[in-house]
Amino acid sequence: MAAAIDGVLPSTLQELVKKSKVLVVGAGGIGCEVLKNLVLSGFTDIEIIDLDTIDLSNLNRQFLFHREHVGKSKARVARESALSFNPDAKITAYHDSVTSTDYGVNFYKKFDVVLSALDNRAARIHVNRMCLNADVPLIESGTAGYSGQVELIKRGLTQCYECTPKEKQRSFPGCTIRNTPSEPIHCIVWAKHLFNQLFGESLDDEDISPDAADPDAQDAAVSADSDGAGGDATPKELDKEAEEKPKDGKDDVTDNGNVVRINTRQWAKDCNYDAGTLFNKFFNEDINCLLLMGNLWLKRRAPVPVQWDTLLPEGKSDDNPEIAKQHHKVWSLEECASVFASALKELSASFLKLEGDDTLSWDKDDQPAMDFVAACANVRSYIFNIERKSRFEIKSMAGNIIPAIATTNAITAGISVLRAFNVLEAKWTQCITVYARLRLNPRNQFLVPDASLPGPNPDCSVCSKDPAITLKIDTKRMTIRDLRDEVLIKTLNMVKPDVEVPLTSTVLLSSEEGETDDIEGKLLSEMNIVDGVILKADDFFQNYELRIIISHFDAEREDNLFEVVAQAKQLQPKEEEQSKEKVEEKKEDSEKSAKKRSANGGGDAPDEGPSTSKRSKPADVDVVEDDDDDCLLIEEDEDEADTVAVATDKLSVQSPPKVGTKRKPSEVIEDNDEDITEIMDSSDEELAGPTKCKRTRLDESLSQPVEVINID
Ligand SMILES: Nc1ncnc2c1ncn2[C@@H]1O[C@H](COP(=O)(O)OP(=O)(O)OP(=O)(O)O)[C@@H](O)[C@H]1O
Ligand SMILES: [Zn+2]
Repeated sequence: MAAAIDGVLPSTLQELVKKSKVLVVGAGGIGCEVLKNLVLSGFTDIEIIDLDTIDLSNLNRQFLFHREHVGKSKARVARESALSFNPDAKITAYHDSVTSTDYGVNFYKKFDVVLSALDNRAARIHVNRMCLNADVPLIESGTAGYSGQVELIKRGLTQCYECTPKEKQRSFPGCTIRNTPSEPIHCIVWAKHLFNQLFGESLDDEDISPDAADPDAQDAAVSADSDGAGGDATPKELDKEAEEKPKDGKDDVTDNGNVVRINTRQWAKDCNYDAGTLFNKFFNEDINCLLLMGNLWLKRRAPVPVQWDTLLPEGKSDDNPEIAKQHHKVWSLEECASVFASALKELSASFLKLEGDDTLSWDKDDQPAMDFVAACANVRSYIFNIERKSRFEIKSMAGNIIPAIATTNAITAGISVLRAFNVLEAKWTQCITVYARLRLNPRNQFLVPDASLPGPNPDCSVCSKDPAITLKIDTKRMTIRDLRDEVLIKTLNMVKPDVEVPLTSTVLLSSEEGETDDIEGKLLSEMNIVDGVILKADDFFQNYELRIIISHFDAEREDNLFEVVAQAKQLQPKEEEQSKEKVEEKKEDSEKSAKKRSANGGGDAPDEGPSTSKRSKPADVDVVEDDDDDCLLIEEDEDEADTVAVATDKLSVQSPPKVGTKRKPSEVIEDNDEDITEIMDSSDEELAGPTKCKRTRLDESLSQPVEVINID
């Protein structure tokens, strides 16, 4: 209660602190620190919301949590721990997603300030919109390794979270994943897709079988026909090959040309998940099928199929879970086969226990799920002569882990609470964005403030007077349902959109259940939604109205079926708007430091820290975006040892709303009941509690996990 002691804070501020009501969103790395700081500063009326439970891996930096809390609600435990600093404080904890419709504008209006400590874009966008609506100042924070950022968002005064466009994420062509992988990450993505095909929510663009329609493969067929070279197959032959493999599963082509894979999962089930049969299918037969596409291998090294029996001949144990515990070892091919078998056994057993259409959800902390992906990725890497990785490395790539640094979280949370003081005192000009950096800049600053408060973007598709976007879309292949699910919900982060054509007063989508069911399967073009049509989308819950200008295009096979185009002015990178002061500062910076790119959306400007708002993309670096932690990940030059280099497989164009996967029923927490039951004890975080916890939690989740990985 240090700051609550008279004289520590100016008395007027102390009074304001005592009287104010604050909301903390997220009780993770930053959120725990924020809550602790708030209580120790004398705040006594606090609400905190987090949808997740405590994982063993959180304990090294989320100091309100201890070992005995693993599996319990983060919000609830954070509340209890913070109360020990000041038992008189009133802290309300919600174990729930902040995007739940239980937290409407009136919920936000209660607060003097909201402090957001989230880790994904979808939730940040939502909180941004709600705070704008409720006209409550929002202090938005984020960290990525050693970099941190705190910014104020206030309606009419500052930029909002969506004032600047988010750049697209790196994506890999589908045929690279399916036919011609050349990097470990390609094999890891393929292995995650395989997991989903067998046990998870399988998406159309997550096919793992050879892609006979690969343009390179088509060329192969042509050249084989013309020069008579052996070893190549025509597309017909490939089709026949596929037909002869009933176990491969059939692809159904839907009206809109999408391919829906329906049978791989059933086939695996029919085979009783026999490890040898599945292994040979994915790592032998499918590879032989790829080899038939001769031209693919003219300039590439051809893959080498592997055979189960040669790795694990009969009688040799195919179930050796000990190997899976060796996280830092690069497993041999035999060991991969063994891990594959034991993971398959566990996953299939869990899967078979599910009811109805329920599926498993891939989670890096779910031991068999992670083992499965690590083993499959490595077998595939072996086949394609790609460097194999340890389970530990694969986890980092597959789970998009940016090393979380406790100190950065603490510094960032400290700045957040200082900003809350500024907000309470209405000292707006002091609320400039601050970046925490790993190194001192030429001005010897470790915490680098922005030059000024950037005002709202008059063309922002959220906070401007008349928000509008142009939607490039293949109206002949996208249905009304796709418009709702893929565009409005997944990409534009609406919660319950209604859409109408103002000119004709046609209601295309209604958030009222059942009202537009009869037309949702129709193509946009069938409903006369063609080039030039303007739609009005409205999210009543977010109080968000958006004009959507339709711009039709005929999507090619490898194209996305739609693209949200921001207004021209919005696309201006932040550096171009920077103040003279910043530009001069950049000049001062030597060539050496110019190479050091922070994880900031400010791009290659080394004096800027990480961005949670992704202002712009550095032009000359390989930027990978992580939509979970919502930070730009920059693959640095190797000699830049002091900066964070992270590899990731987050390939999606659309941010997957993580929110759905871990949702819990809304609940104001006052008592102590446990929500996660099965926790095993182990000294190894990856072998114990989290696995069981996550599985339990995910199985119980109310909505489908959503992970949109765009690989085409
Ligand atoms: N929609 C949401 N509603 C409520 N809380 C959310 C929502 N989305 C994310 N969060 C929470 O925000 C917090 C972010 O904290 P942090 O970045 O430290 O993540 P973490 O999950 O604790 O750590 P890690 O991802 O490294 O395992 C998490 O506790 C997460 O559960
Ligand atoms: Zn805005």
